[in-house]
Parts: sequence; structure tokens; C-alpha cells
Amino acid sequence: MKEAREGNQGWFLPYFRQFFWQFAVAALLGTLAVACAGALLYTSGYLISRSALKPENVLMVYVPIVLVRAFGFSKAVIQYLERLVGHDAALRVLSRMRVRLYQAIEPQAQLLRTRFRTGDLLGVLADDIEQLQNVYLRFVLPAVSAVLLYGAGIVALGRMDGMFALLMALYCGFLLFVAPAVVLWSSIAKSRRFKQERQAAYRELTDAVFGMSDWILSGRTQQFLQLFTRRQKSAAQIENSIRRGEWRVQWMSQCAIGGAIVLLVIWAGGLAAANQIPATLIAAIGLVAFPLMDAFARISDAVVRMPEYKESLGRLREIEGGRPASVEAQKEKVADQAGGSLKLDHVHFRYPQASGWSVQDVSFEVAQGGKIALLGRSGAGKSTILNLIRGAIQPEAGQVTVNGQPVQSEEDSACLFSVLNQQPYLFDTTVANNIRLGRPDASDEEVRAVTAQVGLDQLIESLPDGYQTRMQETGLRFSGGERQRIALARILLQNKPIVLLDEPTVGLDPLTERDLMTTIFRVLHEKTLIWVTHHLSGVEQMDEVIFMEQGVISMRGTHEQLYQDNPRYRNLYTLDCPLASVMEI
Ligand SMILES: Nc1ncnc2c1ncn2[C@@H]1O[C@H](COP(=O)(O)OP(=O)(O)OP(=O)(O)O)[C@@H](O)[C@H]1O
Repeated sequence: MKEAREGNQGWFLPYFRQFFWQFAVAALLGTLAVACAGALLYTSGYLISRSALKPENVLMVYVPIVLVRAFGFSKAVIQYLERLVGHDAALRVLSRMRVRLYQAIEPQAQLLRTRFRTGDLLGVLADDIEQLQNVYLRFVLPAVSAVLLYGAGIVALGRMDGMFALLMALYCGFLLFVAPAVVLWSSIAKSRRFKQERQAAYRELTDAVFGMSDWILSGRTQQFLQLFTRRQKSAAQIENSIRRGEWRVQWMSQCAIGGAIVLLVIWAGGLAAANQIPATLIAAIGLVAFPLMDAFARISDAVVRMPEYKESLGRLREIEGGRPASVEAQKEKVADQAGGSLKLDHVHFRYPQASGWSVQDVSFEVAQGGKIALLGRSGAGKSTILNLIRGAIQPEAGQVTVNGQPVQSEEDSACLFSVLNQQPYLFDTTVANNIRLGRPDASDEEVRAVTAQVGLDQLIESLPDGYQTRMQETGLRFSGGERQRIALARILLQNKPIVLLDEPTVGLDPLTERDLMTTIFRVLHEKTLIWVTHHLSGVEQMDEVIFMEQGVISMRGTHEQLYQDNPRYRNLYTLDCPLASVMEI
């Protein structure tokens, strides 16, 4: 519940509320620390002026001496306490934010890879959360202290001289409110451009690292280096411009502080001339402005970073936006979708940069346990259909539904589909663990049972350590067919209602291919099957055979129908399976 509430209200307010009192104490301590610094300079100014008049006795300046010591000491202690309380609260917020970010990322790790490039994700993990703690420490706390000091200072001045208090209220108000707004406005555009350039550089670097050998082999290393250097230079120029802006702000703030001090000294001089205050207070009043004005000017410095904080917040919200509502909701969904009926209803899909449809007006329906073969030349749209079924891409028109529910994302469909593709990967761990990848909590008996089902039990038991043999120690490399059988055993452990077979027999000799397909059809006979293949051998076992051509269905029907009525199909089948066709005749 608490988590859901945090999710609804963003990444800032919930934590601010949770640690309100700690932040309030830190802000008060910060205000007190600046007030002590002001009092220290005030008493110091008075002490210097008074001492310059050669007091008859040291006791005449004893009180200001004690006060200078007391304020100097208290300023250090209060500042220390303020840092302690403020950083303690900010670090607690940081740790909660990290847990929340992890909880948002973990369930959608697979999906995130389709929504963010790796470089972006690294940037998110490294920067964003850390950035947010600075919102509290560098902006919120100093801003609250500055506003409190501003109010107290103007009230104090107002008791002495209403007109001058009004003048200083406008002057300091400009420094405290108007200048930061102007700085914020001017830094937003620059920051956005800088982030875009830097992220593009991250992405290009990430791509280049993954495809390094291709860059080198194609002899384009220099081209990549030039491109990357250009991108870096452009980002560096924008960053320099932002830094120059910051220096300009600091320089103008210092000028404004100087101006305020001159104004105060002139005003105090006027009061002294009118005998309203002793002349020894002129320096004291001038000096007191230093720490106060410094606290006001700090807000403009902090505001320069606001666009970065905003962007970090936006990205965190975007990541969290993809999180499933809750694990429980996900489980309920799985329970609801236990069946395996599938329907494609007038589905159209076009890749972003492509001119034509990759899949156009495709409709078919498979009941629970039904079996469909998808055939077609390379580029006909078969893989695109599989991706549409899995929810990895969304149709531009039409709908893909499983058990009557639209498939909205790969994450949604993870509980429904298993995929057997061309090259299952075997990890560098034991044989049992490689099979258990399908369901990590499967018992040894379950692992043995599925291994026997796929016909690998004897081979594995003959290995030196049986199921505990590590992959690289097997002494033999599993053949293509055996790898597919291990992947099939994983699928049996997963026990999902729909299995997508994406040309699992590519590269196998015809005999191994036939054996593997026989095993697949035997062990998966209860499952809904969508089988993408280039061969017609085995299609007799399918309920429907669908041929794709340039994204549209060009031929469809049961094997028997097509064989009887369609000379083209008969021709293809005869070419692909000469023996089978002779036997059928
Ligand atoms: N990411 C992409 N961007 C643009 N066009 C794409 C993309 N992926 C595929 N296509 C195009 O979509 C069409 C269908 O491709 P698809 O990969 O679905 O074909 P296929 O039948 O699975 O081919 P193969 O048997 O070679 O895997 C092709 O014209 C292909 O060029």
C-alpha cells in the first residue's frame, strides 16, 4: 500500500513528508547557523570599531569579546548538527529510493531492454537517484533557510527604518526570487541539449562496444573515433557554456552582495550622522550582510541544477511507469490466462522506418491445444508475426488476443509463452542447472522426468558426474539436436500453454530433424503450437498450414485439403518430402 502511494505521488513529496521533521530541524539549524555567522561578524565589526577607539579598559570590550567567541563556537557546532541531521535524512531517503528503483526494474528487466538502450539504463542507475538527494541538500534546505532569514532580516530592518527595509526587501527579493527564476529559465534549454548529446554519446559507445569486432573488421575504426570525438566535443561545448553561465551567476551574485553592503554602510552612516546609532555600529551593520546575502545568492547556484533534477525525475517515473501493478495482480493474470487459445484479428504491422507493411491483414485462430505451421520465404513476415503474438511489438491495426485478452507487452505474455528458437544457449554451469533454467524451483525428480521425456536421460547419466557435470567438463560438445532437446526439457518444466517454435531444426541433418520434430510433437501434444518452418516435413501433424508472402497470407488450409486441392502445395510438398508423398500416393 505504502509503495503504491509513493508510486502515485512521485519521487519527491512522499519522502519529504516521511522525513518532514528531520528536514524541518535541518532547515532551522541551517537558519540558525547563518544567523550565528551574521551575529559573529556583527560583534566582530563592533569589536574592531570599538577597539580602534582605544577603550580605557579591556573590560569595556569584554562582552563583545565573549560574544565573538560564543558565536564563532556556536556557528561551527550548529553547522555540524545541521549537516548531520540533513545528510542523515537525505541518505535515508536515498536508500529508500534505491530499493524502490530496484523493485521497479527487477520485474521488468526483460521489457526494459526493449524500452531503453543499455547506455541509458547505466545513466539512470548511476546518476538519477544520487541527483535527487541533492534536491534536498542543495536546494530545499538552503531555500527554506534563506526565506526564513529574509523574513527575519526585513522585519528587523523594518523596526529601525520602514523605507530602507522596503528597499532592501526589493533588492534581496530580486536576489532570492527573481535571479534564480531567470537562471532557471536560461539553463533549461542548455541542460536539455547537453543531456541529449551525452546520451547519444553513451548509446553510440555502447553500440560500438557490443559491435567492436565489426567496426574493426570493416576498417571503420577511424570513422567511429571521429564520430565519437565530435559528439564528445559538442557535449563538452554545451557543458562549458553551462559552467560559464554558472560563473556569470556567481560573479553577478558577488556584485549584488557588494552592492547590498555598500547600501547598508551608507544607510548606517546616515543613521550615525543623525546620532540614531553609535558610529561603532556602521562596520558591524555592513559586515552582517555578508553571510546573509551569501545564503540568498546560494539559491541561484542551486537552481542551475534544477533541469538535471527534473530530467532524472522524469526518467525514474518512466521506468516506474512500466512496472506491473503488483506481483499479486500479475499472478491473478496468469491464473486467468491459463488457457492457450490465440487469435489474430486483421493484424497490420509496419516497422518504424519501413515504407510498406511487414504484416498486412493477417487473421487466424488457434484453439487451446491447436497447432499451426507458418511457412514462407525469408522476409515474408513470419518472425514479425511471432513478435506480435509475444507482445514484443504492437499491431498498428487489428488485435492479437490470448484467451480473449489483448497481449499488450512481452511482460504480459511471459506467463503464456515458451519459445524454442534456432540456437538455445547452454550456460557454463551443471547440466541439471541448465535444464532447471525453465523453472528454478524444479526438484531433481522433475528434472530427470523431463530429461527422460526428451530422450536425453541415457546420454546425461553416462556423463562423468551425471546431471552435476559442468557444461565445459562434459568432454563432448552437445550436438545441435541435443541442445534443442535440453531447451525442450526447459520448456516442459516451464509448462506454459503456448509454445512458439521458431525454426528449431535449422542446421540439423534431415534424420536428426525428423527425430527432434517427432519428440517435439510427442511431448508438446497438449500445448498450443505455432511452428515457424521452412520445411514441409512434419506439417501433416498440424491443424492448419499457413503460407506467408510479403506480409500477407497467400495460401492456407489443412495439409490434406491443400495436398488435394492445391497443385502448388502438392508440388512443394513433393519436393520437400519425396518419400512421404510417395507413401501418401
Ligand atoms: N527491425 C526491422 N526494421 C525494419 N524492417 C524490418 C525489421 N525486421 C524485419 N523487417 C522487415 O519486415 C519484413 C518481414 O521480416 P521478418 O523478419 O518477419 O521475415 P521472416 O519471414 O521471419 O524472415 P526469416 O525467415 O528470414 O526470418 C521483411 O521485409 C524485413 O525486411
